[in-house]
Amino acid sequence: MVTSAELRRRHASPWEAAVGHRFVDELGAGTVDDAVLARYLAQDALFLDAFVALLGAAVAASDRPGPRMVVARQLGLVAGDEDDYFTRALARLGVTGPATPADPTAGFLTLMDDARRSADYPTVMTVLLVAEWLYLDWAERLGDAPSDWLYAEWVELHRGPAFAAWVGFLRDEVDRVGADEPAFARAVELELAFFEAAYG
Ligand SMILES: Cc1ncc(C[n+]2csc(CCO)c2C)c(N)n1
Repeated sequence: MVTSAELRRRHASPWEAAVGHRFVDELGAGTVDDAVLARYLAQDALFLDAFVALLGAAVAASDRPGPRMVVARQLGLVAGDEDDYFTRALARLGVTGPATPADPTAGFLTLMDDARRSADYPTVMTVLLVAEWLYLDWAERLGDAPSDWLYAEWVELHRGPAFAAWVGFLRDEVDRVGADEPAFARAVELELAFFEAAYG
């Protein structure tokens, strides 16, 4: 059975291109153009909705009570803190109303909706793993976050002991139940395209 570590090695090229993307460097420096950040967050708000639904699918599909409870707790966190950040950030950047999905967003929505409808726990967990682990990876590579809350909160949401433990749990689960490699590869490719699309 292929492990999470092996999957990351096999897909290292798009993975590294995503975590080393210009958008990440500019997040760390606090210098993302407002229009770029607004475009990114407006797309990410669409992403987040499908992601919450996918967490719900993981809750439903889990083969064990312990892991089901871990995912359910994370679902509550995402619906609380992260949703609040979006509301404030989009308001500050003057984004009103939902965006039209750009191509990478539409691709992600399809990948997540397909995984959710499959109700296949390994597939659902593989997609969640990429979305969370790749974000932990870029955030941990940055130094001190900028002082502006718009940047600081977004960076700190994606690192720290609690988020690292959540990613560790996802890795352990995927290593236990087996990964869906095509889903892993597609998700990494879409993460890279998602950053790229923010530049219009
Ligand atoms: C395109 C895209 N991919 C991954 C994430 C990361 N992410 C999605 S929901 C969530 C909350 C923690 O469980 C985190 C960290 C993102 N925001 N946007």
